[in-house]
Amino acid sequence: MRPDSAVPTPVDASPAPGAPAPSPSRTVLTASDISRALRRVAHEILEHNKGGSDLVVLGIPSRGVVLAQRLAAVMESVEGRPVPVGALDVTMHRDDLRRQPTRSPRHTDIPGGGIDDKVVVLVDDVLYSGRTVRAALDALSDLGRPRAVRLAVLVDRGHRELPIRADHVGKNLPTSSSERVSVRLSDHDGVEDQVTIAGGDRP
Ligand SMILES: O=P(O)(O)OC[C@H]1O[C@H](OP(=O)(O)OP(=O)(O)O)[C@H](O)[C@@H]1O
Ligand SMILES: O=c1cc[nH]c(=O)[nH]1
Repeated sequence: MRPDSAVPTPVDASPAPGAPAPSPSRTVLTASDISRALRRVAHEILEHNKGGSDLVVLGIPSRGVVLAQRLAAVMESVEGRPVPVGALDVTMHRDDLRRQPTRSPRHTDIPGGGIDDKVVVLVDDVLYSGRTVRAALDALSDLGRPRAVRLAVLVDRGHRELPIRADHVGKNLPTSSSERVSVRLSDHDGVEDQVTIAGGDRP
């Protein structure tokens, strides 16, 4: 199904007696849409960087890491050599730690060559307020000094609260701030890849 022809799908769980009915969720990207978007983004990154040399692809946990690995795999197939890929935990650099003190730190895994003088591509599933990416930039600066930092996201849903933008976007998705975008990836969630939107005023 094309993302632009999103069809409403009912949420499967029935509400508890007396509870408000759950909002319907709509599928906006299917597995094949996601696969095509990631291939395009991988090609864009290689084109922009004039190849894979000096690239380090770092995913923001949790689903950003899965997406980073998929992007690096496509780049490797195009370039014929591995592109270093890893993970960057941003938890301790978040600006909402006092509001949500229960967040547990995730895994940081920087490839052997480090990030100094490299072009680091940060990868996340959703870009919304921009606060996670701001925290990622802070986390990166503890680890070294890249030559440049780029941002690739599967979905940009707008509503930025900081002056941050993505260099590579799988899908720009206009949303209302009361909606929630959910990304599900087979190798993380055990269900078919999909992006859905729930909530808001839309049917
Ligand atoms: O631009 P922002 O407003 O920061 O929102 C985007 C972030 O929100 C989600 O992470 P979340 O904190 O929900 O955790 P998750 O990765 O475990 O789903 C998503 O994975 C992004 O990392
Ligand atoms: O809708 C949203 C907002 C932030 N993070 C998400 O994963 N989805």
